[in-house]
Amino acid sequence: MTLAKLVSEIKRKKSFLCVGLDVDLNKIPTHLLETEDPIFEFNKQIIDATHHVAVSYKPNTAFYEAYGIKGWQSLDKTIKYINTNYPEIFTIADAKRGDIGNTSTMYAKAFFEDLNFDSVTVAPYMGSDSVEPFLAFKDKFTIMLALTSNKGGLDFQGKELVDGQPLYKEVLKTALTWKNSENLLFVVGATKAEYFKGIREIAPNSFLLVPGVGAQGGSLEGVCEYGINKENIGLLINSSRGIIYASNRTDFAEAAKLEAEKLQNQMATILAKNNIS
Ligand SMILES: O=C(O)c1cc(=O)[nH]c(=O)n1[C@@H]1O[C@H](COP(=O)(O)O)[C@@H](O)[C@H]1O
Repeated sequence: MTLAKLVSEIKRKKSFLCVGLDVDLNKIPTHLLETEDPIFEFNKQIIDATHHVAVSYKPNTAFYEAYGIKGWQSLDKTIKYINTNYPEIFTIADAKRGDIGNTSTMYAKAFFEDLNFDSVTVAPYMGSDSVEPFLAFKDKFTIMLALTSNKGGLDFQGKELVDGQPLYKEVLKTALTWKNSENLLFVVGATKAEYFKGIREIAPNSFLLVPGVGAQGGSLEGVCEYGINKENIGLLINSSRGIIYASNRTDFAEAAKLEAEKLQNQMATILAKNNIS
């Protein structure tokens, strides 16, 4: 996958929606628990019902790792299902990895080569040599945490350095100087809409993965006010629980479809308002 392809899909579908596949067996409809692989069955139906309005899917690996080998197999089946049936979709392994260089290379192999995801989320705390091994993979993307959606996100990320600028701004500026930084995207939470203006001054053209609309209460319009880039759009807005748990009954896929379509409608309006076609 290339970012140019992603941009053309966004324009074709008039959508920059990323559906989060954070599957919790306690929340899915009970009739699925009778099937051989409830997690995969749930994902398959959600994907089939929403792919026409989504450009990306983001399984958070925690929700699969929690179920051991079976969970990992469900993740493997899910990514294969997307890659086989909907190859135009941009896939994100939300794993928040990052370690010393040789270890990061193995994490990158796991997600880019074995599972064949287009991208993986990483934490920047260990610095350049923990992220550059991910960036070295051609046509694969590394999505680094910059300013996260959670309340505690500001505990460290918002701390002012000696020159008075917050840590997350230093993280953005420095990361953009790293080797192969054209393969770098950033996470910025939708609950932090008021920060997008400053972030776009530092990273005007970077793609931003923006979780936090839906269950966490972030505002799509608020994010887009300064977050949208008129050339490449530059945004992937993620909603997980707000879409996949819209209903816990047999109509769950239809309910997810309606929620995803609602967000896509809002996105189409925003694209039109910005004269992006
Ligand atoms: O990296 C992420 O995706 C992420 C970063 C962040 O700052 N906040 C955040 O919520 N996320 C993830 O995005 C998803 C949000 O899920 P919902 O709140 O259910 O829409 C979860 O998988 C989170 O782990």
